[in-house]
Amino acid sequence: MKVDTPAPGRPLTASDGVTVEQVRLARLGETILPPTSLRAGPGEAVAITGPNGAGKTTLLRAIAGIERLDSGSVVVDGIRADERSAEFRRAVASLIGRPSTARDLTVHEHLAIVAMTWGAARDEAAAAADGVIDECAITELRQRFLHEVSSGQAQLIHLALTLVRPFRILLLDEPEQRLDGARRDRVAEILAARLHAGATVVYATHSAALIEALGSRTARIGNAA
Ligand SMILES: Nc1ncnc2c1ncn2[C@@H]1O[C@H](COP(=O)(O)OP(=O)(O)OP(=O)(O)O)[C@@H](O)[C@H]1O
Repeated sequence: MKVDTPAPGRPLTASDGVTVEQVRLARLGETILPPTSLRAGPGEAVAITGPNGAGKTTLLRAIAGIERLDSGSVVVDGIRADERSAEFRRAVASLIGRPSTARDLTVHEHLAIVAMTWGAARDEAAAAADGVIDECAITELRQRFLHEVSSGQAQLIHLALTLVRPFRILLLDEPEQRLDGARRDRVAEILAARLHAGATVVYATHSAALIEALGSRTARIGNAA
């Protein structure tokens, strides 16, 4: 299971995991994320909740280091969030929106290439790809192209693409989206296993069942129900 540990010999510190302090974003003269703080340590899940348009995806993008902050700070394992930092990218895997894929590569080939990108040798990468295919219960999709799957199947493949690489922090935008009940349960099991292995999981969700299954704390944005 691809959950990185801190550098060998380095004990966990209070800055491990995700620390968001009073982060605010404005675009086009409007506040799109009001000042928001959260803390999630190793092995902890925090669910970001709130109504449509509240800023959940924006907060995840800020934690992923792909948004300019208007104020506040995001620190991940002691590293200031910045997608241009190789050290930061090594720590953080995210599924926020649809990942880019290639038309002429199969599901297994996509997964193996991502694993190789993060340092796996060819045979290790093939095995890692098969491991996440098994974990996500998408064996029948192994040799499909990504234009040959349903929207729910695509969601599982995108999750597999996120899980096949090493990470300590996992950021997910509505991981339950487009999934039926059985597959939502499978995703909850997958995430519970990653938490158990020490990952920090921060995710936006509209699913009370997923929040309960993961024993997540919640960080709510906005006031509407
Ligand atoms: N690039 C942008 N420029 C201007 N406004 C934006 C931009 N991206 C998002 N917004 C606005 O920011 C606000 C927050 O959007 P965001 O996608 O973070 O909401 P959300 O809580 O994830 O919503 P949902 O539950 O519908 O996914 C919305 O009002 C949206 O219209």
